[in-house]
Amino acid sequence: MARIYTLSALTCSTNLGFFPSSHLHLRRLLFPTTLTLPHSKTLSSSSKAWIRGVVAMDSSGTDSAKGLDSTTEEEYGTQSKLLQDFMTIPTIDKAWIFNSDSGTQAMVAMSQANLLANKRRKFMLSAHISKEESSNFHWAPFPVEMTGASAFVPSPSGLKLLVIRNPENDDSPTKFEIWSSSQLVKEFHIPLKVHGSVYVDGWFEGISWNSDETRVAYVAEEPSFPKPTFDHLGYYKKENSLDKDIGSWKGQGDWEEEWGEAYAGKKQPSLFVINVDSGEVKHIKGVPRSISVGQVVWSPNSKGSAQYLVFAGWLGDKRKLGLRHCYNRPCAIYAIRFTEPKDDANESFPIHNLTKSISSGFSPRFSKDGKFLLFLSAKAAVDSGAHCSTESLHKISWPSDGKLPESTNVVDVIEVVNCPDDGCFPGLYFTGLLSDPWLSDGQTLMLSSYWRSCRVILSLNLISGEVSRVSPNDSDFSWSVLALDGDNVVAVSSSPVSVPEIKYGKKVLDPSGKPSWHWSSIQKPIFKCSEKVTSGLSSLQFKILNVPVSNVSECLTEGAKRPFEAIYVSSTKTKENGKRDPLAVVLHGGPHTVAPSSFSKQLAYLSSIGYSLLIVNYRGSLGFGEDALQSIPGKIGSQDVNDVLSAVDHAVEMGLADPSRITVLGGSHGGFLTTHLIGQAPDKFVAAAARNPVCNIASMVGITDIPDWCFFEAYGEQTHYTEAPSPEDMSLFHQISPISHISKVKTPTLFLLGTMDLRVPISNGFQYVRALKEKGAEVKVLVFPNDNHSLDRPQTDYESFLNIAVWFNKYCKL
Ligand SMILES: CC(=O)N[C@@H](C)C(=O)N[C@@H](C)C(=O)N[C@@H](C)C(=O)O
Repeated sequence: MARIYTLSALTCSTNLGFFPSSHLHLRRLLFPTTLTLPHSKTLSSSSKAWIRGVVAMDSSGTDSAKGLDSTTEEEYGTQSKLLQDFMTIPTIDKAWIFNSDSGTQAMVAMSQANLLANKRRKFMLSAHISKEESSNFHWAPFPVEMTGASAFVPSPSGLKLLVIRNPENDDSPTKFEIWSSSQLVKEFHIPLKVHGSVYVDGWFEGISWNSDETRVAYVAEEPSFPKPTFDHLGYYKKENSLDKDIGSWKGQGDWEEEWGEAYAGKKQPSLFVINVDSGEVKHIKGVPRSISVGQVVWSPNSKGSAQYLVFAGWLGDKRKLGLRHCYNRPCAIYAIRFTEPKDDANESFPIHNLTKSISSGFSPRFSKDGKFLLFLSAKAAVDSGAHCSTESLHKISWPSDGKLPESTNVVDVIEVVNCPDDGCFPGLYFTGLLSDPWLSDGQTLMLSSYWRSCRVILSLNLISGEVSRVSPNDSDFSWSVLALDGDNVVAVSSSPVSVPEIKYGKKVLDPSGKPSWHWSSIQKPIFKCSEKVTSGLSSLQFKILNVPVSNVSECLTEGAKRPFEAIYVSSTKTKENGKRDPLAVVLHGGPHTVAPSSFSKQLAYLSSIGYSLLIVNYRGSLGFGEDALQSIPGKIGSQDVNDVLSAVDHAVEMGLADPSRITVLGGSHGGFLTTHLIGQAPDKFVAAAARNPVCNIASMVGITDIPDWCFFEAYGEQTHYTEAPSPEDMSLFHQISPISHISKVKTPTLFLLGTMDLRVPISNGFQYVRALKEKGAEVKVLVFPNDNHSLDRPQTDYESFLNIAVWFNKYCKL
């Protein structure tokens, strides 16, 4: 019913955002005359209503609807309905466990795309966990919608809940609400002159209750410098002198550096503490403006010793190079003393850099006994220049008297792994640490990390440094820890063909006292997918392929000679005459990220409509050891391209793909590979789709937020980086870019470009598109005016994958 309501809403208005009237190109695309689908499907009445709704919206003379045969119309309707079903599958974001005398409660934060509003709908589900059978979750009958809330942070005792609501526009205050178990207790509005939005995600996120639950430390945007005010008579320096009656106006003032892609408007993350009783906000003085602050926690509060706020800090005094996906930015763990305002109203304390001896420190966590401060480091990334690489884990002793020494001794707990032995721990990657990650022994912590193509849960002993796999060893699914229930683990697990599911891991000891975790599904699935999604997914399977490296050269490091992986997703149904489904090769970006074996609704949709997938984790991906990762800088456009071609050939040789129906899809560096592949292997791919692709590094270098990436990946080391590239640099950048192979391209290619992209600015894709058009190649372009690099806003995501499916179908002659 809800969906029928949505569709009739579309029929009534052309201005609801789902298919804005300016997107006539999409409506044209909705009805391609050549479209057929792999599996014939019956059209539901709601799909028919949907089509009527879209056709009725076309006020331009219905050119797109004319000439549309009814079969295509029906097939298209079925497809878009199925995509909508996939796109609205919820994701499990966070969970908390609360223990009290009356039992154990779980709260699970989830979100779901709201296509009409073009936002994510957030909601909370709660459950009682049965003491008798801990995997037995008794869920509340309905979730509670939390839209508008930017962050929820329960206090350590579970007696208070802080809800933060960031302003929707620039003029409104940030709202802090303190809830008890039954009601709103306090509400504070923090005006813009105190601070702007609170950082609730990304590098700078950090909201932390103190131990007696009277204060919360957090990171928020410091008010920007006042803008000059002008009127027809002259220039007013005075703040707040804007007076509309006499026709005055605000100037732009001096430009200030921002933190790049996904951090538009983010200039000065600063440290604040709010008193949750009075609402008084203290801006922590003493942190120089050259340091951008994030991830704050309180030091242990032992009687008589000084209390500190401990945080990660990034230097942003010169150029603020982009931070998203960039672990290579030097950062350190700092401490600053905190005192009650009544004691030292205006006192400003010095800050202490606790990690001077190492180039990177972030995610600070105190051990349960308060004796150690643990932190993650991306020193391998900072020292090499790779934007992401193998992480390491370190600790320093925390003084019981609160007197911080001049210099600290940083002790390695988990080092970078260069060349993991078969089946052995490959190092830490993109480590997810809970705010309280400790088991009851106080020395074992639980974390999530990549292990080849899987995300896994690991336990790590702080004293012995021993690392063990907690999620099942024999599972190719991806697992992440959500919360701890004492020594038991609440986790989420999924695969390319199974939607995320909550799992409960119970700790058991073997006769020698060695722990392991017995996993069970919670009794009832947390959400129910539509029948079409369920039946589509049930006819799919996946496996992880080992792909041998072709042309192993002696100058490669040991780890770079080892096989890499590709995730292969296919139908379980065998076809007549041994026919194969068309194959979509999927390429992640970075290049130092990874495509894990977890559920992706976009990819699951493509496999459900009849595509096998080959998701290639070429060398350079996270999760395979530092040797393999570092083998690609200096060889982008060749080694990575060859790895993808090896994976495709391997799949064809294994009889997994029909070589005459292969398509390729990728974003960012994955788009770099996509456009390289159609130039370097012009006969291999029948269609391609590139999302914000890097097409010409020579034109990207001057305008991207990460010019250092261009130098590092081109030269293979970071000393070449300059803001003033030489003609030799530009020549190399051009030579290693897809644009240098443009004359050979004949694959029809779809481009999806975001106007607000600061990482790979839209001009990069456009230049390549125009060059393709100039030589008469078949090209289609969709531009999303309000999207940045990730193209992930709900309508953009939907429109992108609808078009990708239609584009691929057209050339795969399904
Ligand atoms: C370091 C970096 O950002 N490199 C880019 C060229 C790149 O490939 N980035 C991807 C990791 C990326 O940003 N992908 C998009 C789709 C995303 O939002 O993750």
